[in-house]
Amino acid sequence: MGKKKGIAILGSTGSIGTQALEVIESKPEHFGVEVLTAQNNVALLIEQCRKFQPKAAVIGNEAHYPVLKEALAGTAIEVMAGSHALCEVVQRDSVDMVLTALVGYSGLKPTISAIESQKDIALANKETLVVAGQLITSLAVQHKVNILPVDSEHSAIFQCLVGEEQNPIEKIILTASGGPFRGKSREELAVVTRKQALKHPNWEMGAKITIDSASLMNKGLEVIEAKWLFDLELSQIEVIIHPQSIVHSLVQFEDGSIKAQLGLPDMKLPIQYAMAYPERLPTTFERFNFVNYPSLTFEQPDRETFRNLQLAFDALEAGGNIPCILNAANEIAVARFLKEEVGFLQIAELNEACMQQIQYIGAPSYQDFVETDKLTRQLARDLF
Ligand SMILES: NC(=O)C1=CN([C@@H]2O[C@H](COP(=O)(O)OP(=O)(O)OC[C@H]3O[C@@H](n4cnc5c(N)ncnc54)[C@H](OP(=O)(O)O)[C@@H]3O)[C@@H](O)[C@H]2O)C=CC1
Ligand SMILES: CC(=O)[C@@H](O)[C@H](O)COP(=O)(O)O
Ligand SMILES: [Mn+2]
Repeated sequence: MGKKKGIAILGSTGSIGTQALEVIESKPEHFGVEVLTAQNNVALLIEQCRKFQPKAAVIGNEAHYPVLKEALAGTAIEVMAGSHALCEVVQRDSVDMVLTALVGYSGLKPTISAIESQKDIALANKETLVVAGQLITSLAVQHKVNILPVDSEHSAIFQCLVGEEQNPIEKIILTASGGPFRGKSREELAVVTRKQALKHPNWEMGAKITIDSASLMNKGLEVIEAKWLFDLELSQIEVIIHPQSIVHSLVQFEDGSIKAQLGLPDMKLPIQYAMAYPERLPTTFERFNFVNYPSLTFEQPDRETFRNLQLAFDALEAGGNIPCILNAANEIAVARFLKEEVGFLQIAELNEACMQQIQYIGAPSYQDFVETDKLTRQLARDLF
């Protein structure tokens, strides 16, 4: 075993962040907590800081700074606030790896900052690669940084590829649970509620990704994420519905052989794998037993009814700033659905309208992404 790895967790109060802390707590000889960050949940951040004693804590929403500062007074923890502080903390010498467990576009800037200071990335925040996959992957090459996937499907593919460095991929097959509305018609989807959409059949996750799973946007985002992580053409990416979420994804090689990674749905495994790579550390996670799953089933996704999946393939094909537009529109559409301002079907309608109306940029710079994100959000707030 080498030196203990210093981890910065961006978004430590969320679903991925809290599970990452469970992993770290179970492996104190392997991992140390260097930085914790949250946006609004200052109470949980304080609790986590008292327990894990990081070197620094950041609260994104500056209004909560006084509470955090006072609660941690007398400790050695440096307390900071604001989104700019995220970019600063990831650059510290004691940080070896940054786990991007924050949600949405907010992950882009701190991820760039971490890569520029040569920190390995354990990437949960798929939106960063959706928005700016080309920019992020080229920066990672330039700075010799590893991007280790945390997303369960991409972790599965990554695990299937270990030892296959010489062998080209013919295609990958991303599995999708189908979400709570699998098999429903457009008429049925028109009347589904927020509460129904927030009930994922297999995974407990944050609200945004749970709605994305219900609309198949999550799988669309994962198609784009896979393109950049594994350097694939669009034609090499397939999606299949697998309602049990046991086969986490598959890779087909040029001899026709298919490798898959299987396991019970538990994000702690991919989180730990990304943090410990290339080691597989022993765990006591519940083991998968085939006898309990006599039927693992697969079906074609319905891209007409679940239009977001088709929109993601279209965005990837169009390239440029279109995936950035899709991401921004979807973040606003999901937030508006959660506030019950728009219905479930309007999510994809809003996304498509933004893709059609925001100006296309073929080779966007970082500043173009910032501008595209801003303009799209304004439009998506005003439509419908
Ligand atoms: N949950 C899962 O199982 C999986 C998640 N992912 C991806 O991981 C990422 C995190 O998902 P999940 O953990 O479910 O999300 P959650 O909503 O549970 O957690 C999000 C975290 O990010 C923080 N946060 C929210 N908004 C901002 C912001 N504007 N700036 C900085 N920090 C912010 C939150 O702080 P606060 O709590 O204070 O609001 C919280 O700590 C997403 O990109 C998701 O797609 C990928 C695969 C599986
Ligand atoms: C756990 C994880 O990686 C999620 O992205 C999950 O895959 C969502 O499930 P869906 O397959 O329903 O999108
Ligand atoms: Mn996933």
